[in-house]
Amino acid sequence: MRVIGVTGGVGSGKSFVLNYIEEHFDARVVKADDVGHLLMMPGQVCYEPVIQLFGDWVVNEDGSLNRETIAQIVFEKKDMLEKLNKIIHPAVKKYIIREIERSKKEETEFFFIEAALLLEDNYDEIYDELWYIYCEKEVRMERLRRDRGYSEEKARKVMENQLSEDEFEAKCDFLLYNDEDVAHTYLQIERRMRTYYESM
Ligand SMILES: CC(C)(COP(=O)(O)OP(=O)(O)OC[C@H]1O[C@@H](n2cnc3c(N)ncnc32)[C@H](O)[C@@H]1O)[C@@H](O)C(=O)NCCC(=O)NCCS
Ligand SMILES: Nc1ncnc2c1ncn2[C@@H]1O[C@H](COP(=O)(O)OP(=O)(O)OP(=O)(O)O)[C@@H](O)[C@H]1O
Repeated sequence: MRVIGVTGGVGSGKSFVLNYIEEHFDARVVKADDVGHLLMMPGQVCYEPVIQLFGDWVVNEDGSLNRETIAQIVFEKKDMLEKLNKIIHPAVKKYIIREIERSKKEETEFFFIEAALLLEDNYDEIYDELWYIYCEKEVRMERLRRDRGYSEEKARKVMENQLSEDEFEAKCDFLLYNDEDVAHTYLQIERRMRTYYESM
């Protein structure tokens, strides 16, 4: 099984690329953001530690954590983001390693891990190669506004806490340009995937 990391800044199109891959190839896709959300749910391993970090006021009436409130705090205060990362990241990595083992047993051909923070968290121990989804900042801002209702300020705050384009590019094995139309993106995916099948 080939394990591929997919990274890139907020709104660069990682999920968009992986949705296509999931539909068209024998691939298991795990998104670190989704795993993080799952592990913060009531009864899950990160739930209580997060409440201890921020206090009861980040708990919604139904017992879930208010991620919007948490986002407002951590993307303003770096030390709080670091503390939150220390709770979430090891648990997410452990979960992903378990999922990789499971997919190996099921003889899945490809395992994709999506995260904005693969480089910071030493995921290179886990993946065989890294894709970087590139999309220029202005296009990302516009897509995030259009599709997620992010204000320019919110998008900028998240970007400030992520690696620069140069840092991403320096570490990746494959760079996919996602700032044009969808056909252009799909073509690059198809071409890359074909190289794997040809070398099998
Ligand atoms: C701050 C939280 C609660 C906000 O949740 P929310 O659902 O509003 O946003 P979401 O998770 O979809 O993230 C929004 C964007 O911020 C990026 N982002 C999330 N966490 C971080 C971080 N620690 N550093 C930099 N960028 C981040 C995401 O990749 C995404 O592009 C959540 O992102 C979180 O718990 N983050 C800290 C843990 C973490 O790093 N999770 C991501 C993978 S392990
Ligand atoms: N080539 C494209 N053309 C048009 N819209 C696109 C394209 N690629 C992505 N989008 C849209 O841009 C938005 C951001 O993309 P996506 O959610 O895939 O980014 P992401 O990198 O996964 O973000 P995050 O870091 O927050 O997880 C989505 O609404 C998506 O549908």
